[in-house]
Amino acid sequence: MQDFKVAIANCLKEKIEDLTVDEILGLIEVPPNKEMGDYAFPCFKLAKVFRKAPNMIAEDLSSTIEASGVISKVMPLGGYVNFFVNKSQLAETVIKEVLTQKEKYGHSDLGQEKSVVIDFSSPNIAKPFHIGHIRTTVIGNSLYKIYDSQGYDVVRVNHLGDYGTQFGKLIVAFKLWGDKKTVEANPIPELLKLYVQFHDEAESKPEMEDEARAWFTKLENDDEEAKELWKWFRDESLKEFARVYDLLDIQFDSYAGESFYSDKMDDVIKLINEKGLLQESQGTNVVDLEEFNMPPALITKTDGSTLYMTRDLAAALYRKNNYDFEKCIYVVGSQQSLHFQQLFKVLELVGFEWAKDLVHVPFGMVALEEGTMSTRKGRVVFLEDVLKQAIEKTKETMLAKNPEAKNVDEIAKQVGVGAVVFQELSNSRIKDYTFSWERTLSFEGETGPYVQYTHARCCAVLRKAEQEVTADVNYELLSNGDSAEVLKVIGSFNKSILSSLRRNEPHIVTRFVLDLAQAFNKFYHDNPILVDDVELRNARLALVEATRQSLENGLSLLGMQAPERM
Ligand SMILES: NC(=[NH2+])NCCC[C@H](N)C(=O)O
Repeated sequence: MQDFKVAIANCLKEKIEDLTVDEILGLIEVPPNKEMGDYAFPCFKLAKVFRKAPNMIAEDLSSTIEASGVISKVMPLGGYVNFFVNKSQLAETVIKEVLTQKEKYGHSDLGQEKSVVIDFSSPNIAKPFHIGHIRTTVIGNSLYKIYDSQGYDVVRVNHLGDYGTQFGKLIVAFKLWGDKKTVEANPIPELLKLYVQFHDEAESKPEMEDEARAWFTKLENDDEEAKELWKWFRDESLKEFARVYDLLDIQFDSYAGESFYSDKMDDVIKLINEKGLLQESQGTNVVDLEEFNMPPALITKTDGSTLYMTRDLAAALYRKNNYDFEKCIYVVGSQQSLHFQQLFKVLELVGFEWAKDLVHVPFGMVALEEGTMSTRKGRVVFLEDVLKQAIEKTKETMLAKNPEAKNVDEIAKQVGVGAVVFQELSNSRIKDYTFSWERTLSFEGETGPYVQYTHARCCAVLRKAEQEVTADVNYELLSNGDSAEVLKVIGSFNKSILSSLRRNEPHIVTRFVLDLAQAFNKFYHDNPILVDDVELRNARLALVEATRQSLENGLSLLGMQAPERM
């Protein structure tokens, strides 16, 4: 409770000219036991200046400092001035704020009139949407909610991998071995099969690679047949992605993927060229970055075809021109760190002052227990399967506990999906981790279901109370240890959101909801709420409602639901 200490130091400063507020702050101590107050100021160092004995100084100071505001009592004690802080005032400030601001509690208008672009999820068309994509998807969505809560105008971009030579390969394979009906019945796995078959065959028939390149060039040149096939692959893949986004309740403002920039790359290439940055090297045009200890950035091949980098250059420029962002965030795995360093450097060299506002938010890899994932070898865990199994398993657990439980499907979805989301957001994002079914679906310990359950517990108490909850209560009754702990956490909500925003680390908000759930459960365990004493009951119910609201708001920032019953 740093603020209390500052308030006390300011009070003392009015009476002691010879010390600065910081010096006073440095002297303030916490007394060894509660009866002696919350803070104590030693007067020994002042004896010389005041030409008085320390206990006399303490008595003089105590008699002139008024107990008001956050200070509830001032008392001299053997050379110290002892202070008691007003916990009921803390309770009143926090609860009134939560109960009036409701779902806006914790929010601010810090980012008003500023825009932020978040590029996240961005899977590749015709490839599995697998467990490796969960991190970017869930972290990106939570960052969106966090920035949005602080008043930023956020543009959520799904930079789909829907362009490039692999589509030439897919067209060749489809024309050779594909069948429309089979693909439609099971799009991504079937397209993947074709892609894998292409690679197997091309090993002995390298001319297939040329053919694929030719088809991609046709696509870049707007050939009807190529475009039609490509569009169909894209539409079918998007249908599959949409199912996952629905389960996660995630939306995007733009699906401008790589193909969107197919006619927008010339401008940026021209700018690079005008700056004299473009060099020819082994069949490609590159920007040399040796000076910055990076390999050259590949801009185009000599046949004119473009690359992932080219499309990212065009995308950055497009976003700056259209959204005038204060920050453009790329939530992409740390394997692509070099790509982003190169991208940002090239834009800086072209002379874009805003290159410094591009931020790569990396995260570690997801490995499988049976080894690394390999799309070609079929070692993939589909994201949709993970979410569905999480829901199924939650449903079983719920029905085992209460066979008559109502609304099971809806709640199992909120809790099952929430469990997966929460686990993704509970560690610092940069750590690699091994995906394990067991851990993801375990509802023990510091998990999403635990927090959601605490929220549902608050709801149950409020339901049972059958009365209106107001902030017009006797706050003296909320000044004991357990309630003060809960209130201290609730009061720190905005600080947690801001620090997760500054570091682009949603796990700080995850920590907040866990701390609050733990503090509340301790309070709940030791303090009966629905007591006969009306005053006490009203005060405790206000605390329950403030907790419930804060948990709901915190979960929402993580992209999770807060069911009322579990
Ligand atoms: N602007 C970007 N490069 N965003 C990230 C794209 C991620 C890419 N499609 C992949 O799956 O690896």
